[in-house]
Amino acid sequence: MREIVPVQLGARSYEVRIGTGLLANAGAEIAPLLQRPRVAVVADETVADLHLEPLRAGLGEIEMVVLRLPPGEATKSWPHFTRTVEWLLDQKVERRDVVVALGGGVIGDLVGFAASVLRRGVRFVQIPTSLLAQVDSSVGGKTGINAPQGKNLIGAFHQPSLVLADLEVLGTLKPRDFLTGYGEVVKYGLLGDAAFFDWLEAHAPAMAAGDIEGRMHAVKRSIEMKAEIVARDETEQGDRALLNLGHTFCHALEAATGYSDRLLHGEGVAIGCALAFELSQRLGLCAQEAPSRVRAHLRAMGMKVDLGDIEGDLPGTEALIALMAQDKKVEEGKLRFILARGIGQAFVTSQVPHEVLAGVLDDALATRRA
Ligand SMILES: NC(=O)c1ccc[n+]([C@@H]2O[C@H](COP(=O)([O-])OP(=O)(O)OC[C@H]3O[C@@H](n4cnc5c(N)ncnc54)[C@H](O)[C@@H]3O)[C@@H](O)[C@H]2O)c1
Ligand SMILES: O=C(O)C(=O)C[C@@H](O)[C@H](O)[C@H](O)COP(=O)(O)O
Ligand SMILES: [Zn+2]
Repeated sequence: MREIVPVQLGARSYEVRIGTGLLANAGAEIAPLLQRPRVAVVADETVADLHLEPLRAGLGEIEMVVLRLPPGEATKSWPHFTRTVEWLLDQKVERRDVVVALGGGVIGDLVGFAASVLRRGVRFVQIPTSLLAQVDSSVGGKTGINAPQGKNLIGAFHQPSLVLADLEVLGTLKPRDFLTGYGEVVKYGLLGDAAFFDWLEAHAPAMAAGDIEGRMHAVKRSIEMKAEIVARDETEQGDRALLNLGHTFCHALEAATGYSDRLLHGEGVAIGCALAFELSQRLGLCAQEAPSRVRAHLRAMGMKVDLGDIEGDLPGTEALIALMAQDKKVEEGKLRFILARGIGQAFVTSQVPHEVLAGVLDDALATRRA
């Protein structure tokens, strides 16, 4: 089982290979990129314990040196970035070598950023092992780390040379780590493909339960949509911001919860999408049916939907809006949001009156007391 989605970016074009047996065949997949038979692999400890030996076997004659990092969002930070870059230098990774990111979005973002600055830029291969990384973070070249001031505020655009999305590795994900990735899958239907959202309503439960054809369809359709948007607008001068649906809320909530496992990224995306649709409805952009349908589907999948689903304290409305002010979409001090005229009909706007935004957040925070 194999599908290939090309990401068309001129000299920086590459393939996203999706299927089974890709780890076992990693040597043949990666070899054409190599000048010498050696790769530096960075993985988190959980993923390394589960999937490093199969990768080593798959690489065959290609030598592999390995750095293991702690799992979790806190790893996307200066200390682990410094450690990664210095380890790559200690390993004498050369300009024409290839670095491999084996893991979820945390490892992919961190390692991609390290590759972007190492000797002013070396190539890297993404081997995404979480659903989130397969449907989103491994593709498109956004790399980076978090800052206390906000999410992903330090980074670079650096495209991978190849993405190998092996569907079999998803089998070892814990249910919560699978579902967080589903937040990004739903996002694609909501932002631009109503028929895909219909398909998800019907088929996502089976996909979550392990249906491999369903997983192939969800990963492929997500990547097709992302590849098409990224090819049009690689550095987010315009339409790429559509991929940020739900993220202005999500990133503020992730900062508010200290980039901890109180709220995983894809969980924040799901809550953020529900809030973006609520905001759209209150601005008269879409019918009530749209936010109701979004919430019902996320609930049916067992996802977090409300701020009441986040454990522990949260800041109030104005403090959350202040966190949003660090969002990278801000222009001339004004927040920009991705809103929707209906399911699959998202657009970017800065026309969001403060009092309407505050009203949505006040009511969302009230769900924590109900
Ligand atoms: N660059 C982008 O375009 C982009 C897009 C979306 C999200 N992101 C970033 O991605 C990150 C979230 O990614 P994530 O959800 O993959 O988080 P993650 O990398 O922390 O992985 C989630 C958890 O799953 C575990 N895991 C990963 N693969 C596994 C497997 N096959 N079997 C068992 N356990 C496995 C990890 O050890 C970790 O504990 C966030 O930092 C987010 O900002 C980036
Ligand atoms: O690739 C993109 O563009 C995205 O916005 C994808 C998002 O899912 C992802 O979380 C991304 O890292 C957010 O980007 P940011 O520029 O808002 O940090
Ligand atoms: Zn995201």
